Amino acid sequence: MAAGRRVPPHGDGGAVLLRGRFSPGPSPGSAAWSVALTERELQVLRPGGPDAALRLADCVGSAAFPSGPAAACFSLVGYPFRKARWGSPARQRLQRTFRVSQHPDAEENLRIAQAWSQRIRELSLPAAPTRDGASYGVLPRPCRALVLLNPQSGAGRALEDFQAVVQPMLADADITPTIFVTERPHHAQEKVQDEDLSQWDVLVVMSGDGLLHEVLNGLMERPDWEEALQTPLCILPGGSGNALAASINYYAGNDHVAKKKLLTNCTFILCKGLHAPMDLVSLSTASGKRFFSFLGFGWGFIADVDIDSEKYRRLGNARFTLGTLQCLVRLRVYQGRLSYLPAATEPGTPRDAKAPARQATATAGTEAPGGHGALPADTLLAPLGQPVPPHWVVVPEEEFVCVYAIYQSHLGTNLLMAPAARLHDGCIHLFYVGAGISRVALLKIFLAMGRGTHLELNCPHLHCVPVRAFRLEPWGSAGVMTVDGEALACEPVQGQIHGRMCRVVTGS
Ligand SMILES: Nc1ncnc2c1ncn2[C@@H]1O[C@H](COP(=O)(O)OP(=O)(O)OP(=O)(O)O)[C@@H](O)[C@H]1O
Repeated sequence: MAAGRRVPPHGDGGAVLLRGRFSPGPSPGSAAWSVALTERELQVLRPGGPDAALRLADCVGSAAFPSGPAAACFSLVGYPFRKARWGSPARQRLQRTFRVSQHPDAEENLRIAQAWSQRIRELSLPAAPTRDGASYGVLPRPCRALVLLNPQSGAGRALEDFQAVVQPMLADADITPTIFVTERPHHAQEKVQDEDLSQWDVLVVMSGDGLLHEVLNGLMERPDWEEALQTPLCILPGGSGNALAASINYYAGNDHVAKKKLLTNCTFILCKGLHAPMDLVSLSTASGKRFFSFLGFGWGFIADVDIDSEKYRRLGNARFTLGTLQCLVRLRVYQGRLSYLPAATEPGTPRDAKAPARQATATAGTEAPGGHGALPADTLLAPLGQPVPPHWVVVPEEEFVCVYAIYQSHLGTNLLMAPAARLHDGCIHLFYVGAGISRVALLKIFLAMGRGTHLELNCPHLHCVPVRAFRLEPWGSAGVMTVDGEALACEPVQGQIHGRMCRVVTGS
């Protein structure tokens, strides 16, 4: 097993569960090797060669099949990390097949091969973390995936990348994709509004964050939204920002990577199939719109970079570097009032409240798109026409360079904005930068954000507060706001967290 690691003298793979002597490869003739399946590894002792092992945590599939008139085989496929020529290690495919021929009886050999294969599959299942009391699940096998793919996202390579990178890995993991290529904006949203979701075990979005925003809000427009949100969602990075994909890669403990390596890591996470709850934020505007958001809300500098750099989409993630430099040159100040409910001081509600309260009658500013009743009520918010509740904090500054409320760790592939954020931490991480910051100081913040060390700069203009709800009232309507990277007209907005509202495929 060339890409497996050397087994240490006493092994660290746990107790040995199965042992056997099998020849390598599907063809007869080779000498038999001693093979052991432990709780965490498949270990191979090669005659005259070094020992090798494949971690079952890297394994995505295993199969058994007859071979010739009397023998049988079992095989397994893994994607262990290998040193790359440049940068961080990359996951690479490794398939190994073993031939079972010790019995004269073909059926007995097949039975042994099937037993090994089944045990490998069982032991390869991802372990659900128990630390936070959240309900984890694992996708079934075989698994039916509806893949919503935007061919125009990012540099316009999503379909080719899906076929070249994703599809072969899904085949190894017994996941069958059905591809739905979007033809226009809102196509995916319309698709999931009417879809019979019982046909699918997972909804995969191969695009940027914008398409997932559409899918989420399409699901929320269904009368059965609550049940619909139990279908796990999965993001595969095909866009230019790919903030949720970068966050999930980070939560899994992987090195920071981009492009094909990030796509491979995210596809591997899908192949393993662990899914967990994710918080959503309900955003309401003064004009009566309501959105559900998984990533972030922005106003000022970051929102401007996001929207102004749309024209450079073909550059991929580099569009944000160019956009940042352009917006720095014509740095603007935005006036308004920012208020929030700190995460630590909210009375009476647990931080990770699970079931959102229902709201039968929509009130101004919280009405659901399409007018369905019983969407989750925003119990922490006062109507936008009224003052914020007295226990909220009103920020004394009224001039800002930027306000950004983020609920995942990454703002983009290369921007680790909220290193402490997790999928269901029950928190909005509210950042704001007051007016008066110099261009150099702002540039330093963005450079440090690449490593997530911007708060260590102790810049007096940069503030970060964990909150459960916020309100932003701009003094004018000039400029844009963004929700999950998509543009919104500038108007008063407020939002609150709804803990663990949907499910997402994750590595940890
Ligand atoms: N076939 C299509 N042609 C044009 N636009 C599309 C098409 N399909 C979807 N869209 C729209 O494109 C918008 C942007 O897509 P998305 O966010 O997924 O990619 P991106 O902007 O390149 O990535 P990121 O958000 O990571 O920067 C979405 O709001 C979606 O409505």
